[in-house]
Amino acid sequence: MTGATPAPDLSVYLVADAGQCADAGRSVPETVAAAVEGGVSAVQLRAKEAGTEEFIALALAVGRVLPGHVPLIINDRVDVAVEARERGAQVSGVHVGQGDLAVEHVRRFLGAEALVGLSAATEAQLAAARDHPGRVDYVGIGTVRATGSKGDAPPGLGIAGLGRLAAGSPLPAVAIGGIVPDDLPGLRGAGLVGAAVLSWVCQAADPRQAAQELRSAWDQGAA
Ligand SMILES: Cc1ncc(COP(=O)(O)OP(=O)(O)O)c(N)n1
Ligand SMILES: Cc1ncsc1CCOP(=O)(O)O
Ligand SMILES: [Mg+2]
Repeated sequence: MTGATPAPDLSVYLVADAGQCADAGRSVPETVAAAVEGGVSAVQLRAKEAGTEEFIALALAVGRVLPGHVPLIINDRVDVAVEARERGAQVSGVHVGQGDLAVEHVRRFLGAEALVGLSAATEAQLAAARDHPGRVDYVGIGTVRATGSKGDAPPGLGIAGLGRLAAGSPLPAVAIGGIVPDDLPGLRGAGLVGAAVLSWVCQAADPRQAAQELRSAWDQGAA
């Protein structure tokens, strides 16, 4: 027996975007609860327009609807993650991009057990992620194709391009950007450990069904 924590299941990774949920006329917790019922295995909370207290309250509310086995990851804001934990939420970690707070600081605030994700879009960024002093647990690589969900998203690489990057990645990699269920078997086959999705779920008429489509497409991609 070792005391190692098992790697989290990032296979169907919902990035719950507060703005997109509001545009769809649903609350974030409602969207997340439905998506988890549909088979989402990890949730990142992204609230670009929220004030700090609002973001913390949202993290607490989302934490209340999440089953214990589904990690809650906060987008960008280590302060929100720390304070939400302080107030009782089970926050597993934080996802940061190349321009956000550096991973070593995120790690210092959250501790050795936290799950820390970093965005990477080039071989150089992947190599830097591997050697990062703060320890990166997984990388988010994108985009698969152009998306309206992020104004400054990197260019679309296609599944083959993303697969080439992932193959050279020393860290577990999830794909992001423009992903729809039909992409999941190819992404899984190319060695990605998961697919991160915003609009497919957040803007869906039925987020539970949208998540189910992702789950069954991922499961179908098993060798
Ligand atoms: C899983 C995952 N991968 C990449 C990103 C993008 O993060 P970042 O580059 O910091 O962009 P914002 O999401 O902060 O706009 C992500 N959020 N999740
Ligand atoms: C946050 C983020 N980072 C790169 S693309 C993207 C948005 C992906 O959203 P969608 O799944 O709607 O294309
Ligand atoms: Mg960011």
